[in-house]
Amino acid sequence: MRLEIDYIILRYLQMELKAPFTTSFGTFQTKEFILVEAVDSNGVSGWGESVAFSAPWYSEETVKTNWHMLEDFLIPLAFAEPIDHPSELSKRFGAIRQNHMAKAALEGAVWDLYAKRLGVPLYQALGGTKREIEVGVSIGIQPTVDELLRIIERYVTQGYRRMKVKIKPGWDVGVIREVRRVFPDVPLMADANSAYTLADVERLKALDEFGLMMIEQPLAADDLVDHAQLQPLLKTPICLDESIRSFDDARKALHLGSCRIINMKIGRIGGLQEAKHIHDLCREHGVPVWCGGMLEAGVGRAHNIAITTLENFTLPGDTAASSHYWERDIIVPEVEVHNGLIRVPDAPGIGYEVDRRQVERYTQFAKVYRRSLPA
Ligand SMILES: O=C(O)CCC(=O)c1ccccc1C(=O)O
Ligand SMILES: [Mg+2]
Repeated sequence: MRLEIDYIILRYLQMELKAPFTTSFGTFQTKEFILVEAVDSNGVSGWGESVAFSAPWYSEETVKTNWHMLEDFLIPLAFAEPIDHPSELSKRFGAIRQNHMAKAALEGAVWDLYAKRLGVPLYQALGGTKREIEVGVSIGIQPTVDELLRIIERYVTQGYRRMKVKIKPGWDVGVIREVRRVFPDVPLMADANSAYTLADVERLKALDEFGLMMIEQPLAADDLVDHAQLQPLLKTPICLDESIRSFDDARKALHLGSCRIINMKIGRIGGLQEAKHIHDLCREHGVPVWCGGMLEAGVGRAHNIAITTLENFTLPGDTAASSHYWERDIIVPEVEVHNGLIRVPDAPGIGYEVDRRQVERYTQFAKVYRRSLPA
């Protein structure tokens, strides 16, 4: 399949979350992001979504750095030559250091385009097999423990397969103890978003008694070595999120014993090709993976669903229903969760229609980039 991209549209969207989402590093209320539409010489559109946030709290990338990278470096690389397979694009992007979320947004659009041109669903183009995927929900830090318990009650009733509670110093052992008292059997995990250091070992050890599925990213966002020191001191498996930015990070983490589980985020690691590669490595090592979330709108959510169909995604991900985040998502149908499961769509590409009217409503500005045609 030979793809010639004729033009690419970058749109800057703003969407209000239904409820503020608080992590150890800050609170999200308005989600700003870039939507990428890549249109080929047959007039077929492929869609990608950048997961970079407005501010560099989770990682150094932002909406503006992504726009800059896309406009000045990545889009020109996509136009430079025809693309026979999306993996070629991810190889081309290797000339640019880091900026993984920007790369993943454009690579994701090309994967969608590629699958549409082949007439197959994206999940099949990626080598996935699952027809439905299991999902959990990520719950931000709340004003009170009672509030948190009410929220968990609601998600348990809705059938979500596991609860992920955000923690930070002062909102950790006591909170998890209370959650466990009220919900002794619920599959439960905690995400610290790097709020601790090795000086907090005793505090982290105190979480061992609650039978958590895992503790996500307790230590620094760029660390592998301290996590390798921490893991043998804990019974609870460590899952790395922020620290895994590439195949090589995953390889080193497994070698050092920094974690026993990996949270896969397509944006953080630079795209679907790299995600497949890390997935295969983890499968060979018997290390389970699951798909993390970045409060995505529908396009990013659809990509997450597609990658989760690979066989070693054996733990429920963070890909909750569209209606969990948004009054109105940008895809039709919206992502629905029934009994903690999402049915993987069968239509070509990402499998959901992009709702152009909604996209229009949320778009603040847009810019079109055209391939310069040979004279
Ligand atoms: O529901 C979601 O999309 C996952 C939410 C989540 O946990 C999260 C949201 C924003 C930034 C980082 C994280 C994280 O997984 O650490
Ligand atoms: Mg996380």
